[in-house]
Amino acid sequence: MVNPNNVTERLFRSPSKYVQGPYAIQNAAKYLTPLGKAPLLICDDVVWGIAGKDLVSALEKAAFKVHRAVFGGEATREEVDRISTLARDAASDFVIALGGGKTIDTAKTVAATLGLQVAVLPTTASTDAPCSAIAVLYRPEGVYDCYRLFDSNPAIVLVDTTVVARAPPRFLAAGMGDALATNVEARACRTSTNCAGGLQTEACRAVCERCEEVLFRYGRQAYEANKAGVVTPALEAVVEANTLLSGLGFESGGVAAAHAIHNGMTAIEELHGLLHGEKVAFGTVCQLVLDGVPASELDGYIDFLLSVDLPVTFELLGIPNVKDEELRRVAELACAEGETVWAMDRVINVDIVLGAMKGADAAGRDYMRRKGWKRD
Ligand SMILES: NC(=O)c1ccc[n+]([C@@H]2O[C@H](COP(=O)([O-])OP(=O)(O)OC[C@H]3O[C@@H](n4cnc5c(N)ncnc54)[C@H](O)[C@@H]3O)[C@@H](O)[C@H]2O)c1
Ligand SMILES: [Zn+2]
Repeated sequence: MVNPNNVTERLFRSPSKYVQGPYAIQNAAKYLTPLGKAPLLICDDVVWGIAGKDLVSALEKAAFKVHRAVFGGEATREEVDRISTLARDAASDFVIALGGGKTIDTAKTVAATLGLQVAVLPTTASTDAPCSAIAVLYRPEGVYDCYRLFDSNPAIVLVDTTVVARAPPRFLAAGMGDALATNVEARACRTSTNCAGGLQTEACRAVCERCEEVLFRYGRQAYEANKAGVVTPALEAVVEANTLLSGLGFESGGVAAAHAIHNGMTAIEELHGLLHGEKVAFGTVCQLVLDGVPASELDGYIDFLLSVDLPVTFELLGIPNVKDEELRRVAELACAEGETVWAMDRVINVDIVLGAMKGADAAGRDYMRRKGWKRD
């Protein structure tokens, strides 16, 4: 529904503090001190080796007593229950998320379950999950389950760009896919309520536009810096776009068809290996087709996505022979009751969404043919 309750208030929300810079983890104690002294640190084994040990030693030097919970890999209700019990047993006084979007969403839900504050320390710029008061939960088999909306945003988001610059570039690209959706979806939500249940502010519109501008201006350059494992001004700008600008922008701007189609795509098993932002990238092209943007504008988005190796066709998604029945299933899920596709201020039904997906693939193939793009 576009605005079922006739909401008239503008609403903008954000974390209390955002910190970003090279080696920021080394200064974490300074920023986390107001939250407590006995945090539960949630991170998986990969991230533990990359940043967990350094974070714990920085915190222990400042007399924090850190208890670690090993994240199992999927943000599920079961994982939230399991880790909440660990936090209770350890008498943790706040929660730290260290890792990607799934760790972050699990930590936010654990913190909300226990009534604790959460500090989010993303180790990739792969999504805009860090800043929002939202978690996306999945079923153990990886299919989308539900959104959870919380009363508070994370107390602090702290991004160590040295860690992000050394992460696989695919993650930064995926984050750009997620961030590119922000302005496109916010534009479609001008008359609908945002994720916080209010109307868009001017501040939010400015943030969304700036997010897109930074991506077009520095995206490719940042991707190359990430391949070289170095922090540059372009990389800093894109990390901020993916994390802060996109996070503020989607939450207070609203999400629409791109994310609804992403959610539907989680039902295709062959797509389980793709990152959130990679599926959202394709969902964004679908939404632009639904929006009916002029060909020159569509070309600009497709060109950008291809420049950072994001998928714009079924073939690039890894499903060259996808069947109509499977696409219809995606469209049906995207059009489920309560889905964000209903934020679109236009006629929507399963056939229209199915058509937009096939139209996006056709536009992507056409662009690649015209420009002589070849897959590496
Ligand atoms: N809550 C929100 O507002 C919101 C917004 C966008 C996306 N999301 C959610 O985020 C999730 C996707 O997050 P994701 O794409 O980060 O995937 P992910 O959380 O599954 O992380 C992917 C992998 O990255 C690894 N990793 C993390 N940091 C690394 C590093 N520095 N170097 C090497 N490997 C590293 C992790 O070990 C993990 O295996 C989805 O569940 C999506 O729904 C939530
Ligand atoms: Zn997203």
